[in-house]
Amino acid sequence: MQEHLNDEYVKRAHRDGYRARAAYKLMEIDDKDHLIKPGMTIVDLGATPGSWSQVARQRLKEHGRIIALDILEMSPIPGVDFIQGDFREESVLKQLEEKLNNKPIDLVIADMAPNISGISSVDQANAAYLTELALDFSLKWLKPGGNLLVKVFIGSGFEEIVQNMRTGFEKVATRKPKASRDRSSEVFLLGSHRK
Ligand SMILES: C[S@@+](CC[C@H](N)C(=O)[O-])C[C@H]1O[C@@H](n2cnc3c(N)ncnc32)[C@H](O)[C@@H]1O
Repeated sequence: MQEHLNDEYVKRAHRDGYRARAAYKLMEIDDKDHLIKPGMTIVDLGATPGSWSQVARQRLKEHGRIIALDILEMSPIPGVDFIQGDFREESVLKQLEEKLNNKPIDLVIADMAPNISGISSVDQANAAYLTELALDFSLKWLKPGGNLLVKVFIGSGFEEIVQNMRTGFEKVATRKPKASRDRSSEVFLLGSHRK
């Protein structure tokens, strides 16, 4: 992830002890939507370097569980269970499901972004695939009433993802926090209240 050192949010992240500026995206969304509540079980997909897990851990206030997953290594965060693996692989999904021990989840937060090839149609398809996988996983494992916050890139396939989310959630809304730079085509979709 390229971060510009003179970026206001990068400076804040250094000052506040967060591993990435992405922390402020989750904080802004959570301040508005109150997704994270003590006692919850949360799955963080695409978690490295770990700022969303840091925020989730703080807001759970010692109560609750976080399972984080990423294809890249992540330095340990106390109270966060980490799986290193590719979420597209069946064996990795299985490891995650085993950790859940058949217990449903309250919240899935998914900030996955594939490596960029530079060929926009390929990048868009890869990103949309990760979003779909996060959605499938959430529909299988979220409790009724549970929520999914997932990163999506605006482009072909976006409307289809929104439609698919509508089948599983009472409400689907778009969130574009300030820390998500204007030039970025990323937005976050919030699926509230798993049906
Ligand atoms: C924008 S970063 C996430 C930042 C994180 N939310 C934070 O706050 O620190 C996107 C992450 O998605 C991960 N990722 C991309 N493809 C993945 C895959 N197939 N399986 C698991 N993680 C993946 C990348 O390795 C990267 O760490």
